[in-house]
Amino acid sequence: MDVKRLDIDGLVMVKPRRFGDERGWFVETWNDEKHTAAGITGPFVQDNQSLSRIQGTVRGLHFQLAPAAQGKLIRVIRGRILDVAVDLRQGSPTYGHHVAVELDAEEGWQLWVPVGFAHGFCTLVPDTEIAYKVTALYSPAHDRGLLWNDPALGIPWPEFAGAVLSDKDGKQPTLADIGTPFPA
Ligand SMILES: Cc1cn([C@H]2C[C@H](O)[C@@H](COP(=O)(O)OP(=O)(O)O[C@H]3O[C@H](C)C(=O)[C@H](O)[C@H]3O)O2)c(=O)[nH]c1=O
Repeated sequence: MDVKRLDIDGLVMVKPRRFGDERGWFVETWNDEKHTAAGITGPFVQDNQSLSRIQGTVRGLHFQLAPAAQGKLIRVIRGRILDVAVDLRQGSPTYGHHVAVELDAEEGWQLWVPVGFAHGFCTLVPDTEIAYKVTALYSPAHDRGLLWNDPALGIPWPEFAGAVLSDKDGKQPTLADIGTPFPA
């Protein structure tokens, strides 16, 4: 398994080995021993999948507050995304900083986003599907967001980002509004 530690502490990309043959390929998308060794801490209690039909669909930036805060392991099963995580941890030297990485179905890289981050993505091609594991169940009462295009975040979205956006995501609060939802 290839592992890449990103510039913000706790964020990790992993690429499980693909076994190709004349039929196609096989990959272990989750292996408790290998993923844990890479610093990905479950246990995972829910699997999610979403399809976004239009290039430039933005979903996010979302997080859940404690005690329903979620770690997320994201992978693309069709298409390509710019995947973004914003550090919201109180006292973190990288508070308000982000990583933005491209994930696609062909390459097979996965992004681990631990508790303490807002997460979202923009689809880079039509009909993009993602699958992701989370470490806490969905809790609408704890569901919160951060405005995807808050200038204070400086996220390098593609020019077509926001072609499709939920009403909820179009009116999320800014970083200045939300402060530090994850106390040290
Ligand atoms: C997240 C979630 C949603 N839902 C229901 C609630 C709504 O009726 C519907 C769509 O929810 P939402 O618009 O929040 O879906 P996304 O915009 O894809 O949200 C996700 O987008 C970004 C990328 C994230 O990181 C989060 O995992 C998640 O918030 O699914 C559920 O029933 N369970 C769930 O876990």
